[in-house]
Amino acid sequence: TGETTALTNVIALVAERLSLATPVAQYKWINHKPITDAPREKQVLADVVARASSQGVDPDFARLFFGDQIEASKIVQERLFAQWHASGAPTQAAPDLSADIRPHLDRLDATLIQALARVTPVRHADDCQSQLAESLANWRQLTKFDSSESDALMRALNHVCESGGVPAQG
Ligand SMILES: O=C(O)C(=O)C[C@]1(C(=O)O)C=C[C@@H](O)C=C1
Repeated sequence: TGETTALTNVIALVAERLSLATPVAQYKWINHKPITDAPREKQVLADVVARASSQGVDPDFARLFFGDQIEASKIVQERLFAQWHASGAPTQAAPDLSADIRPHLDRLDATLIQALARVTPVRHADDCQSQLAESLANWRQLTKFDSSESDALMRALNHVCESGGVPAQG
């Protein structure tokens, strides 16, 4: 259905955003930066809230959704830091955070707002969570998503449905 297509589009973009947590973590590890950058988080949230209002997306939803994206990114980054502490640092060079990765995140966030506008009807539907689970199952079949990042992905999808996140077994 059109609704599951809209949901699958959000899932794919969320996974793409999450995949950028790896180069972000590499950059921070190599440059001895902390994972959390509170001013940057504020800026990301202010940008998406402003954009949401002009695109017909509920600004409160946008704030919740992108808060989840930031938390999900930190789940991945913290796991990588723990791995690197335990068994050695990555060897490949990271792209530059402010020149490369953040502009990429900004473009993805703009695309995500458009995708959120399209899920607004299904977000309020009684069966939103089961549709989300179905879309996720379909999407997983089409991709080779690293299942070790499942917890981060579930965190990222936590407020897509007004009624809650992906049901267990999703
Ligand atoms: O830009 C960064 O430094 C990131 O780690 C990405 C991100 C985000 O998801 O937008 C996540 C955590 C940081 O606190 C700030 C922003």
